[in-house]
Amino acid sequence: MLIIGIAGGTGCGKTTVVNQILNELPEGEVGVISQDSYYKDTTHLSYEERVKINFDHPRSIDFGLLADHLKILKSNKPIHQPVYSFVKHNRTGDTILTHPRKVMIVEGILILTNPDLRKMFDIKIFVHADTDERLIRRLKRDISERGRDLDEVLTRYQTTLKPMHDQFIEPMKEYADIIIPNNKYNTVAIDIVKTIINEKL
Ligand SMILES: Nc1ncnc2c1ncn2[C@@H]1O[C@H](COP(=O)(O)OP(=O)(O)O)[C@@H](O)[C@H]1O
Ligand SMILES: O=c1ccn([C@@H]2O[C@H](COP(=O)(O)O)[C@@H](O)[C@H]2O)c(=O)[nH]1
Repeated sequence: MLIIGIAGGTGCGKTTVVNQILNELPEGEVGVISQDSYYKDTTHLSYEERVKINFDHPRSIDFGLLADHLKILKSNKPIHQPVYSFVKHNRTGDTILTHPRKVMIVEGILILTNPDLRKMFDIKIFVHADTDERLIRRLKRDISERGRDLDEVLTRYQTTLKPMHDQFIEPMKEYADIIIPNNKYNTVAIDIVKTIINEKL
């Protein structure tokens, strides 16, 4: 199994890059795990308490469970990937049966901050988009898809997103094997990653 880690700040285009990679590759050969599924379960908290969580700090992620799941997949067994709701700021309680594939992609803002995970990735990719571009994308996406308003996105950006990005996410470029510039759609970089994956299939 080839495990590819794809990191980068919020709005840089990780999900879009993953979908572009999957597009045209043989169905059922490449699997995806999202770090978002591994936000810690906060059912014991009220919604008002959950909203205050710093979701851009590594401690918000259950990296132990994520690493365990990757190990299980590597041993050719399926896992039950938790389903996360950005609207509720919590796991839904549902899971998705995720089967091992020849290539597994793990994507998320903080996945390269965890040394155990880093060791498990055969290829580490960092998707870069400029800060202003990421903020614009995040604003549009969170308002249209995640039930936020302008004020909420901007307040979270100033109080946690930007400081956490500068402290934890941007320095992870150092560990990347490949950095994909993604201010514009980058079909050349996507084709290169697809070629690497096709060699494995
Ligand atoms: N290269 C790009 N140029 C313009 N918009 C993009 C680009 N990549 C992604 N987007 C858009 O930006 C938003 C955030 O992208 P997404 O892939 O969800 O980012 P991430 O998963 O890194 O948070 C989405 O609405 C997506 O359509
Ligand atoms: O309950 C939550 C959990 C996370 N977030 C924000 O999501 C992004 C990470 O997702 P991307 O798809 O990579 O943008 C992170 O910056 C968190 O702030 C949230 O709003 N609510």
